[in-house]
Amino acid sequence: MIPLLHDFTDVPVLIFGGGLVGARKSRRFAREADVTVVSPEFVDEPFGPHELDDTESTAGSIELVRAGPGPENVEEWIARLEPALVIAATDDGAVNEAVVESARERGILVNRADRSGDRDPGSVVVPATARDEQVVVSISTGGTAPVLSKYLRQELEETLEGASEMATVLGDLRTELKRRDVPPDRRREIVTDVVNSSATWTALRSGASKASQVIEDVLEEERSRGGNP
Ligand SMILES: C[C@@]1(CC(=O)O)c2cc3[nH]c(cc4nc(cc5[nH]c(cc(n2)[C@H]1CCC(=O)O)[C@@](C)(CC(=O)O)[C@@H]5CCC(=O)O)C(CC(=O)O)=C4CCC(=O)O)c(CCC(=O)O)c3CC(=O)O
Ligand SMILES: NC(=O)C1=CN([C@@H]2O[C@H](COP(=O)(O)OP(=O)(O)OC[C@H]3O[C@@H](n4cnc5c(N)ncnc54)[C@H](O)[C@@H]3O)[C@@H](O)[C@H]2O)C=CC1
Repeated sequence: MIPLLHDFTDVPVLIFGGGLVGARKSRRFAREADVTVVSPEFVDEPFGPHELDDTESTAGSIELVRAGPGPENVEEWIARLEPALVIAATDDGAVNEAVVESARERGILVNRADRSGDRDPGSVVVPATARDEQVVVSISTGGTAPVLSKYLRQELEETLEGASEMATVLGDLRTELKRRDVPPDRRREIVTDVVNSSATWTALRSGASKASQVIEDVLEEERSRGGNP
């Protein structure tokens, strides 16, 4: 399987199943998408953004629809909502199977939560995601051990701290160096030194330096060693 990043802004996503898994995936996709969850019952777990996890902010929406379609009725829901992605997260294998078949016939992305192996070609897996704003790492174990994906996600969240600020520094610095016609090889050396500098990471993580300050310092150093900036 090959990871891709997909922009779900304002895109409909349909989830069958209002258990813990349906709730988790609805929070995940409501970050961007307009999520509809169809289920005869919903667990108490919050379906909105998790109050303890501010990385799961909701720009999209979640609508809960109380219904329990049988395998033969699943297709009507998919046809009516025309989602970009369907998630089969019920505890009924026949319903999940019908969701997969119907989505496949219509060429819609489909994620089946109750299977790790035996996937249909074209199906998608939801990876664990560690994120610091625009910087994203996704983790999958090929379905063998989701709990390991979760563990690694938690480990990586520490590593990623400050990565968004560092990305801003490096992106803006590259723009400034280009504007000053610094040759590509030298540009690469400069940004490589910055990203490898533990002092810069520490300064950004602690808030001791702002991105603009770091950029100014680098340009100043380059000026003093006789470069163009
Ligand atoms: C194939 C996949 C399909 C898919 O959903 O896309 C799938 C399938 C299954 N998961 C099961 C169980 C658990 N899943 C989790 C957690 C997560 N599962 C997620 C993804 C995936 N799970 C996909 C593969 C990802 C990969 O390749 O690694 C994560 C990463 C993303 C998310 O779902 O949001 C999220 C962590 C998010 C985070 O915290 O970052 C926990 C841990 C917990 O709950 O604390 C448990 C209990 C421990 C255990 O049982 O191992 C079962 C058995 C059910 C049963 O036996 O009843 C199946 C079905 C089967 O294996 O047959
Ligand atoms: N992918 C993952 O991360 C995980 C997957 N699973 C698997 O995913 C499935 C769901 O897990 P949980 O949410 O923990 O189970 P759960 O039993 O808490 O929830 C199942 C939900 O499906 C609903 N449902 C039943 N029939 C339905 C129908 N015809 N249409 C719509 N909704 C219907 C139920 O009302 C319930 O809300 C399980 O079968 C389990 O094997 C379980 C844990 C993690």
